[in-house]
Amino acid sequence: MLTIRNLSKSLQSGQEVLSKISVQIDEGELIGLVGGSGSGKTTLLKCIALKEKWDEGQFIYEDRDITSLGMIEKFKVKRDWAYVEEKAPLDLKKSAVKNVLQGRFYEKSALRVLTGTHARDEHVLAMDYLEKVGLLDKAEMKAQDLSGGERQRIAIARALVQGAKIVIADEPVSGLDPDSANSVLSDLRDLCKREKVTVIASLHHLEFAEKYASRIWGIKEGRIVLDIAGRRLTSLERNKIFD
Ligand SMILES: Nc1ncnc2c1ncn2[C@@H]1O[C@H](COP(=O)(O)OP(=O)(O)OP(=O)(O)O)[C@@H](O)[C@H]1O
Repeated sequence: MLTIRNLSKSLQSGQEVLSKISVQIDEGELIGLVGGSGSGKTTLLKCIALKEKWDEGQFIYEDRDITSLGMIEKFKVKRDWAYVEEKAPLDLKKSAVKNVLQGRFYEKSALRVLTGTHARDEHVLAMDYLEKVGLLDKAEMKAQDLSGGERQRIAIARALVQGAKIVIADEPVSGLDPDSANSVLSDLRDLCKREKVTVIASLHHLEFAEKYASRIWGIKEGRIVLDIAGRRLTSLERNKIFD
């Protein structure tokens, strides 16, 4: 569904952060991006999320080169993407369902945006997505009363409710205890399979990628040095990424 060819990016200082990255992203995948600190994970994710400019490279999405699209067309395409940053900001005083509804901002009429009201069907849809991330029973609880893992799920539901087909998540489980991290990733894996959404997530612990990802990308010094189906890596493969 998305092919990236020869993506390169350098900083103003001349330091190359991404170097000739070519990857293929298919429907329903959970891609675990792993690499050492400063290897380029966040920069790559931001470029894929179309949030950061790059110097060279081609993005082919559903047979169209999106780099050559006009502003309006690009805006439409961008709505298929959602970026969930590390510790995604939520309105802590609002309920889980109201936070999810914020993802529907572009879909609502101006009147409803101004009055802050949500149509009944929007509400049902948001509840539907909370159910998909296993939080239906906490829909009316304020975000401030939920755990880190539950808040991360809300951020994911908010991305999905926009109708995103590709969710790009930077360290979605960093700072979570192992149980919460396992349960967020296990839900994400099921979601990818069931809903055919693609998730690209950077993961600090290789073990999480090995356990949950359907594909693992290893990045080192701005280059993809490993791109394989998710499984336990051999020590040779690990060394390629971390040595
Ligand atoms: N805006 C910037 N200004 C200066 N250097 C930058 C900038 N953005 C990225 N870098 C540098 O680019 C390299 C890659 O950074 P990036 O944040 O993508 O790495 P990362 O793999 O996500 O690291 P970490 O796991 O530590 O968060 C690093 O050397 C970083 O210092």
